[in-house]
Amino acid sequence: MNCCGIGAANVVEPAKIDWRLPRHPVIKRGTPFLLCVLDGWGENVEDDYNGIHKAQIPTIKALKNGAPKRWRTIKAHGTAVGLPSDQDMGNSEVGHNAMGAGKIIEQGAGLVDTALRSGNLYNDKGFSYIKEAWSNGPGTQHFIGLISDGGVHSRYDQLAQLMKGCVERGCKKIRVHGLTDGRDVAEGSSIKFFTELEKDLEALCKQGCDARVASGGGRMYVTMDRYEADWKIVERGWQAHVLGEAPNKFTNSVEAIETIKKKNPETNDQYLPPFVIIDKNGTPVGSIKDGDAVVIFNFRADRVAELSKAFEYQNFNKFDRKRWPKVKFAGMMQYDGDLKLPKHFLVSPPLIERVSGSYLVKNGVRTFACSETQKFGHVTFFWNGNRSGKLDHNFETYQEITSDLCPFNEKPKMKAEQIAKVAKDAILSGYYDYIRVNVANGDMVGHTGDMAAVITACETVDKSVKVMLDAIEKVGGIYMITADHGNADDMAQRDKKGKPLKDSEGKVKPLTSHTLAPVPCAIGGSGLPPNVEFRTDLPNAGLANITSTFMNLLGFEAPADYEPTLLKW
Ligand SMILES: O=C(O)[C@H](O)COP(=O)(O)O
Ligand SMILES: [Mn+2]
Ligand SMILES: [Mn+2]
Repeated sequence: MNCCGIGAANVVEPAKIDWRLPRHPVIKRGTPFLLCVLDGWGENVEDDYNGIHKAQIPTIKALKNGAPKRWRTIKAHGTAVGLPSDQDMGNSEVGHNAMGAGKIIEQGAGLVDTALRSGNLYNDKGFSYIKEAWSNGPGTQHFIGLISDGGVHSRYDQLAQLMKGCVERGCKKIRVHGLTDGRDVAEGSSIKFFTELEKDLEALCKQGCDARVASGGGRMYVTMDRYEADWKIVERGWQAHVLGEAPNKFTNSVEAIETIKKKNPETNDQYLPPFVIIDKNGTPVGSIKDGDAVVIFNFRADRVAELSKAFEYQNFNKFDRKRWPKVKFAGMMQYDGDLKLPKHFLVSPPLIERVSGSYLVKNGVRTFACSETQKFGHVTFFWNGNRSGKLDHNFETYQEITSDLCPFNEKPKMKAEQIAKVAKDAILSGYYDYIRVNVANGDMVGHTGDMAAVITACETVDKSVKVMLDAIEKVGGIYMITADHGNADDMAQRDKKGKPLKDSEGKVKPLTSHTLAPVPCAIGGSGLPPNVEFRTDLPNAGLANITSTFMNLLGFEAPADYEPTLLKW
């Protein structure tokens, strides 16, 4: 299965590109090369709240301490990966895009900001399309997405601006289907964000627009599945947002979140059960009907591609939609360039062209990419510039290992051992030049905020890395171990001075989000000529510099317009 569950397609690139890569002067082409991305593994202050520091990780420590000229850190957040500011933490999409493409690309968050600021969003065809529903007809404008200021999948301030823009242009009825976060922002912060949302909707009501929250739920339990890990999540969302059906019914979203949590103190923002807002007669205030307009306001693709298909595809068999309303549907962006999904969108996505994978397959590099479901699309779809198909069926093998379906602190080993085994087999097969894997544990377990589980996760990652490095050693290969952003490296919320925050019982408040930390990058292997090491003149290098570096390690010079290599020889 490819990441988005639809048949793979070869990517069409503009004609007249010279795809030939010159050979590297000292690194031999054809030496087996392992590129291992440790998801959510930052290089951070070594204190008691650094899950990586607290774990026993002899293999990864030896990379740092054993070969100082072949170990360094690189930037993985903010402007280094195309985000609007250096206060923005990195994330998998922007990190894998940068590593796959070799360039710093202005990402969705910034593109939406610019389109809203300039007003261009309202002049484009995507907005005209959805507007037809309420300027020429009685349709309601629905918005579905993640309500927080995390800046990874969405930003609430962008939704607020967009709603205002709609009202200024004559929209008379808005319904918001909001998902609680607690993963890119602190657990419990949903109350703050939904209070702000309710207040903003009230202000729009005063301007003559009937604006309300209609449904909601926790992002990990309702709507925002990814890579087809569990369609039930999307089905719950469909039922709440479209059909107006959920076991929990309330008249206000803040009351909904508070009451559900009070009844079940075990639940949290990420896993909040679905709820529907009803009027005084018990009727849902905003189920989605024929003639309405629906916008998903998340800019990031992976966790809204499935819902987009449910809205857009006539032939759809992932769950019983019961009712498939004929709506004007648009994404904040187009989420999949291969599938053209969705057809209508408000802001054009970043154009990510001539990615490293396209060059490598055209130069005959046999590639094996593998991860477990939760990160499978990261090393394929994101890596290839948000395209769901393979770049070349003859030169690429993609293997997905099915992830468990549970909060990952319950199974912190995840599928790391299986990924390592599959990668080892691919390395020892002698067939592949380039083995690319993502090991998910640091990130997925980091997001649970459970320190004990994070320690197990990191120790499992270390053992898995050892299995892969041993295989590389056996075949005289080369490796690069790096990461896409921080997460497990800080498990405590902190005050401005960096002191951990405590709750009313004196317990440290867990940090479930990514961090701003740089990430490690280690190279080595007996296939690497002895004089190759990291240069010292690029102290501010970021993830986009990785690309030229690994193209060198594969025996090629990188394209001239890629960010410079980190190597000297
Ligand atoms: O979608 C998620 O799980 C988080 O919002 C971001 O994590 P990722 O960027 O590591 O996937
Ligand atoms: Mn990640
Ligand atoms: Mn993450």
